[in-house]
Parts: sequence; C-alpha cells; structure tokens
Amino acid sequence: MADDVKEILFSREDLSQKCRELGDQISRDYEGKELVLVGILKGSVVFMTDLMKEITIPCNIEFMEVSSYGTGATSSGVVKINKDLDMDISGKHILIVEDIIDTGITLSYLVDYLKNRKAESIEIVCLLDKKERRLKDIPVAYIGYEVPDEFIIGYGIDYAEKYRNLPFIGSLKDEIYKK
Ligand SMILES: O=P(O)(O)OC[C@H]1O[C@H](OP(=O)(O)OP(=O)(O)O)[C@H](O)[C@@H]1O
Ligand code: HPA
Ligand SMILES: [Mg+2]
Repeated sequence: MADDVKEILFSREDLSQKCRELGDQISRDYEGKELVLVGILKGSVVFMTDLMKEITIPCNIEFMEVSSYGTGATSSGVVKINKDLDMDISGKHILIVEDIIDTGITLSYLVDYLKNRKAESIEIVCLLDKKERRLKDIPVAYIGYEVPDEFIIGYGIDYAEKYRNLPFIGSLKDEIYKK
C-alpha cells in the first residue's frame, strides 16, 4: 500500500497537531452553544475521531453517509445520500466535519440539503482544501491545510475504497489512477 504513495504531505504528528489547533479554536467559538458535529462518512471517519477528542466543550455527534466519487478519481457530479441524520437539528449549531473539499459539489449539496431543517447555524470544518479544482463556491469556516491538485489518500481518504487506513496523508502515484 505504501509503495503506491507518491509523496507524504502530512505526517501523523502534523495531523495530530492540526486537530489540536482546530479543536481549540472550535471550543472557543462554540462556548455556551449547543454544538452538533456532523461527520460525513466515510472519508471523515479518522478526522472526526481525532478532532472530537480535542474539543473541550459539550457536543453531540451525528453522521451522514454521502458519496459521489465511487471507484473513480473524479466526481460523478451526482451526490448520493446513503444515510441521513438521526436527530432533529432545529435550534442546534451544526458543524459539518469533512475530510476534503475538491470541486465543492458534495458540500454545497449537503448545506443546501440541510438548510430547511431550522438549525441555528450551519458551518463547515474541512481538513483539506484542494482549491484549484473548485467548481462550486462554498464558505468553509475552518480549514486545516491547502493541498495541491493531486489525488489524495490516507487518514480516512480513499481511492476506490483503498488506502483509508494509512496513518498519514499523501498523494497517489499517477500510474495508479490515471489508467
Ligand atoms: O468536493 P468534492 O469534489 O465533492 O469532493 C469531496 C468529497 O469526495 C469524497 O467523498 P466520496 O464521494 O469519495 O465518498 P467517501 O467519503 O465515502 O470516500 C470526500 O470524502 C468528500 O466528501
Ligand atoms: O483527492 C481526493 N482523494 C480522494 N477522494 C477525493 N474526493 C475528492 N477529492 C479527492
Ligand atoms: Mg471516496
């Protein structure tokens, strides 16, 4: 699996430090508010578990499962909701926890989808931002790192369902996905 990595972009240590920084900032910003973290499966699974441990104020956690990439390296453009929220989010402060924003199609669809549920606020924390490829503009309140226009894997993020269990974030060798 590690042989398929072109370059390690963020180490285990970098990522744990980044979660600490984001957790501190979120804890300050949401002090006294009813915070619900909404992890977007599957990609956000590792980021969500690391980030939530660094948040020092009370919060609920929820998950949605959303997909648009399938086994390819480009967005299908069609966002599929495989699992919706379990709780009523009216009056709550929603913080969507996402691993990567690329075209922006997934997050803009999601925010639109959740808009009429009477949440007090809806914001996004996204670990990685691949700015160069953006097709849909969407404001992201908290961003971990900017990444180059490479196919990213590891720390929950897959190519065709593989590499999610790598403990670091890297780019995938071109020959693996540009066939
Ligand atoms: O900004 P976009 O171009 O929409 O891309 C970002 C989305 O793509 C990936 O999800 P994917 O559809 O691969 O599902 P997964 O999280 O289960 O891997 C990633 O986890 C984001 O949700
Ligand atoms: O670079 C990426 N890697 C994996 N999944 C993704 N979904 C959007 N961009 C990416
Ligand atoms: Mg994926």
